[in-house]
Amino acid sequence: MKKLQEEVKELAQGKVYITEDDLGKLPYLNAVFKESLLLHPPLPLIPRELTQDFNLMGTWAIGRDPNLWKEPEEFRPERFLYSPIDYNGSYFELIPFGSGRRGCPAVQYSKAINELTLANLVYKFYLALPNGERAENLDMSEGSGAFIHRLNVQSTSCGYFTFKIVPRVTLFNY
Ligand code: HEM
Repeated sequence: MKKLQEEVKELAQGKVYITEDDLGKLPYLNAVFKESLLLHPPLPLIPRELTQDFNLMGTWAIGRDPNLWKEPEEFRPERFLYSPIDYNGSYFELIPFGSGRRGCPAVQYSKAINELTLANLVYKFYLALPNGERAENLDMSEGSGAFIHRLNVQSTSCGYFTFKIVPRVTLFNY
């Protein structure tokens, strides 16, 4: 978090918002986004009918495969800093948006929206766990479903989507 905030603050130099033009100049932010997609692919369940039998591991299992990734259970964005691996569908070890003709058409849009949101969030706020709680103790178990979500958090339904409230994360304006 600290490293990410430092990168964003250094680039921003006090300007009001991080804008789309800044995104290409934030390599650590880009690595954080990739690492999040690697460990927690948001759409693990896209049904596809295969034309022949195939033993598919799934994006979640690929991201945790120790034959592909060093310390796959650790959140380590640094693994992407000097790596050509991208999520554009040509590196099969990182395919959170799928690959090929039926791959997600919104890769670039999602990249811009997610990176922009994250950049401005860490630029404007300090995020911390209360009462000195450690991130390692946070229960990151995932629930199954069309969209990935944390299993053990308070939840409330709002229309079609289920929003998850993470009550123990506090935001401090600074
Ligand atoms: C982080 C955000 C997103 C992720 C991780 C994601 C992931 C995926 C994945 C894994 C697939 C299936 C690819 C395959 O089977 O090979 C897919 C398909 C698709 N996505 Fe996304 N997606 C995201 C955001 C979006 C957004 C914002 C839109 C629309 C604005 C979108 C539109 C679509 C469509 C239309 C398909 C179906 C493509 C087809 O079947 O030909 N996605 N996405």
